[in-house]
Amino acid sequence: AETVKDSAAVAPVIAADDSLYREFGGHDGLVKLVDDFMVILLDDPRTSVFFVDAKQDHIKKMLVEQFCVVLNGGCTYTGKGMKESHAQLGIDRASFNALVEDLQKAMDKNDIPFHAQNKLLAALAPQHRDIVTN
Ligand code: HEM
Repeated sequence: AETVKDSAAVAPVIAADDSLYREFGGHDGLVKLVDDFMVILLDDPRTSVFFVDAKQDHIKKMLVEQFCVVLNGGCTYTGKGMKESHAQLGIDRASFNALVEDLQKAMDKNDIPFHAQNKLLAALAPQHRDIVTN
């Protein structure tokens, strides 16, 4: 059955083919990236408070799906919309920017080419409208 999601369920697909997805190392690359991302988020005092008691494994799985969709890797996103999943968290712009910085660190650590990093960041940046509520 089809599930109705809010408009920002997932960022738009930004690639015409799976070449960007491959630059991220495909599925295994995204799993590794998101594992490192969560470690960095938990180590960052600006973001750890949000994630320490959250369902980290679930969030990581949803991030892999979402990034895969954005990178045209041929996945389906099965998670909640961005508005719904962040509505109760009271996220401000500084916390949002901190998370983006941490994603950049994780991508650097995984040797993702700079142009590919920028493509993913550009697709995710507009989501602040649904995520920042404070
Ligand atoms: C572009 C930026 C972001 C993206 C793409 C993103 C993506 C996601 C996804 C896919 C989920 C899982 C939804 C589900 O449960 O189905 C999620 C949940 C969550 N996100 Fe984000 N997020 C972003 C920004 C942030 C920021 C800035 C914070 C806090 C600093 C944050 C904290 C959380 C937390 C705590 C959850 C779990 C909520 C719960 O317990 O249900 N997110 N996010």
